Amino acid sequence: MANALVFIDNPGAALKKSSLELLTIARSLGETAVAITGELNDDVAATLGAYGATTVFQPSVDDLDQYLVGPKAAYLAAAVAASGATAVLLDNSPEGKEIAGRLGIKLNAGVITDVVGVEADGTAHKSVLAGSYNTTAKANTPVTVLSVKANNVEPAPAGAGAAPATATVDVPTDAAANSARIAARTEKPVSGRPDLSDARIVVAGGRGVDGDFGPVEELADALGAAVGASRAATDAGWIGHDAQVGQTGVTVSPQLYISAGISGAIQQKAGMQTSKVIVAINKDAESPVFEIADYGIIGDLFKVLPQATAEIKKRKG
Ligand SMILES: Cc1cc2nc3c(=O)[nH]c(=O)nc-3n(C[C@H](O)[C@H](O)[C@H](O)COP(=O)(O)OP(=O)(O)OC[C@H]3O[C@@H](n4cnc5c(N)ncnc54)[C@H](O)[C@@H]3O)c2cc1C
Repeated sequence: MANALVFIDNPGAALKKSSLELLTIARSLGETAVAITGELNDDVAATLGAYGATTVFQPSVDDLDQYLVGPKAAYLAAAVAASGATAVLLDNSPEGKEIAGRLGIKLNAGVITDVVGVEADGTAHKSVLAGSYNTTAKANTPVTVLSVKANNVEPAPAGAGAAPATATVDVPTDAAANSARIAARTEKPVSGRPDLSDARIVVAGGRGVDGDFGPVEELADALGAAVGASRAATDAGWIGHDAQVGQTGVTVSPQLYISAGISGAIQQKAGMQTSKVIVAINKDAESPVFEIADYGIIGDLFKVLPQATAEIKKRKG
């Protein structure tokens, strides 16, 4: 019987770092099973085995992606029953959190979101109040559902694990009955940059960029980083809303967050305050962003960022 079940939505050709992190946490809780949607290719199966997964579940139907999250929660509830898992781990994306909530209702299970660490007995640590505090929580239900923020553990394979067994889970026939069906999709343009939500480095710009994200993007590319933004910048239309970091945007927790021309309002801090190292560039020495910055540069971002980019390129050769 598995102790932990990791949900990986459409793993594609290779597992994302955030999925490897979930697998690493799951292994510390006990035997690990994985429930995926979509195709399982050989490389992904081998990686799942190397990270200690013993069983990979797949749904009996192949149209889950045609719906919003409802049927995925129904599938996952069936996978929990099939695996006997007592802990379910999902990513902390808006979709992951919605599935977690629906799963919690289906299983009458405690749900803990925004998790930044899990102990072997299932006790979770989560950051709250815009990252100002860390709390400790433990569900007192037989199954616990945890949505885990990216970049809080180092992914570690278990060694040369055997290929996991595969099994099919019957998705209840009424799973899609009351669900919204997706009528159309638009592919996001591929940027070549890492995903904002699980990037190790984020370079973010705010109103201070005054419409020109060029210096932010150039530094991001020199560092192999994702580009983020404040709501002031996304609302102004200088960059897409999917780049917004904060309370109503993406929550990030990278090793390094470089904030340029952002004042550090509470709603921005809510999405980035758990970053390991925060570097703030702002021309106003009184800006609140300096209260949470590990390193602060009082200066004009249009001078500071290009200097940083040039220096990084020089050192990289
Ligand atoms: C319900 C609600 C939800 C919200 N959700 C979010 C959210 O998810 N994310 C978010 O970011 N905000 C959010 N906001 C908005 C938030 O309150 C702030 O208004 C916003 O974060 C401000 O963005 P900013 O820091 O870029 O702009 P400003 O506060 O205007 O700051 C711009 C900064 O740039 C500096 N600057 C200007 N020029 C330069 C230069 N050349 N070089 C260096 N520094 C310069 C200035 O000194 C200033 O500190 C939300 C607000 C509400 C009410």
